[in-house]
Amino acid sequence: MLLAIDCGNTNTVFSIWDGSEFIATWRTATEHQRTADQYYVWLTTLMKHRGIEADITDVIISTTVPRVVFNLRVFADRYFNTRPLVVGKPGCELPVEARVDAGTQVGPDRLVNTVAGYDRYGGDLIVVDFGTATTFDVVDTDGAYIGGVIAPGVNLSLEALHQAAAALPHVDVSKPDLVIGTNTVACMQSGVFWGYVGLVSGITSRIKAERARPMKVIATGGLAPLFQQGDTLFDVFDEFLTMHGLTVIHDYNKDKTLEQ
Ligand SMILES: Nc1ncnc2c1ncn2[C@@H]1O[C@H](COP(=O)(O)OP(=O)(O)OP(=O)(O)O)[C@@H](O)[C@H]1O
Ligand SMILES: CC(C)(CO)[C@@H](O)C(=O)NCCC(=O)O
Ligand SMILES: [K+]
Repeated sequence: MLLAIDCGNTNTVFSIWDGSEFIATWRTATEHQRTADQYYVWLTTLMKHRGIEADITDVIISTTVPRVVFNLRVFADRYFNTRPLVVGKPGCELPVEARVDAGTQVGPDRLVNTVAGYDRYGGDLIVVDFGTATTFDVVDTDGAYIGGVIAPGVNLSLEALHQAAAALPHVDVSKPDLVIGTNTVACMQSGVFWGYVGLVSGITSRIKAERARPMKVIATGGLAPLFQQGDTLFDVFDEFLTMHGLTVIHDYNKDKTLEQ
């Protein structure tokens, strides 16, 4: 079985893929100090709790935090006796190369979202991922990542308001019915929620105009469903898009190895 690890700047998601479905998914805060042994204790405790006895033979990792790679490699090697595929590193090939400025290191999560989006929905896509940052990945007709947009994440924006302004409290994101807030919290929620609705619809329509063609908008990330209620911002919400991309990249590299 495959252990797929999607490590973002805030959270890391572990999922076990049995070849046809994800049998379990767990989430933990991203901490680069965590050792291979700590990952193992954490994971096996959760597996036991769910009564899962998975024989993990393969590991694939996508991480936007370079410092976690070392310990995750040791984890795969020591406990599963396998060399992990690491997206963006040598030894892990992608079906289609990104077409960007020379020297650009595209975030592995964006490359994975691109592969997943193309596999599921075909070309001419805008993939919007609501993570630590809100990213827009533009996928060409042939499935290549050709650029996009990086905006501050929703939670990051709320946190920045709280950090920078003495009178603004910590607030969780939610959908206000009215735009005009009549108290501080409602004003902040409106600014972030309706601000993001405007951001997403503005950016996606500008991208479509720049490309001069119809494009599908695919949304992923924990906060996407909240924004789906805001307007008709997306054509599809796909909760497991990034995880799906990891399985596609794993299969692609397995097939390559078999061909050799
Ligand atoms: N299954 C879920 N149910 C409810 N809320 C969720 C769920 N998954 C994520 N969230 C919320 O949405 C936020 C965004 O989650 P997501 O995994 O998309 O990105 P993140 O973990 O914040 O960022 P990154 O991937 O960059 O680390 C999370 O911080 C969490 O508060
Ligand atoms: C933008 C983030 C932080 C989103 O997770 C990540 O994809 C990243 O670190 N990207 C590197 C820069 C780029 O994608 O162009
Ligand atoms: K993510």
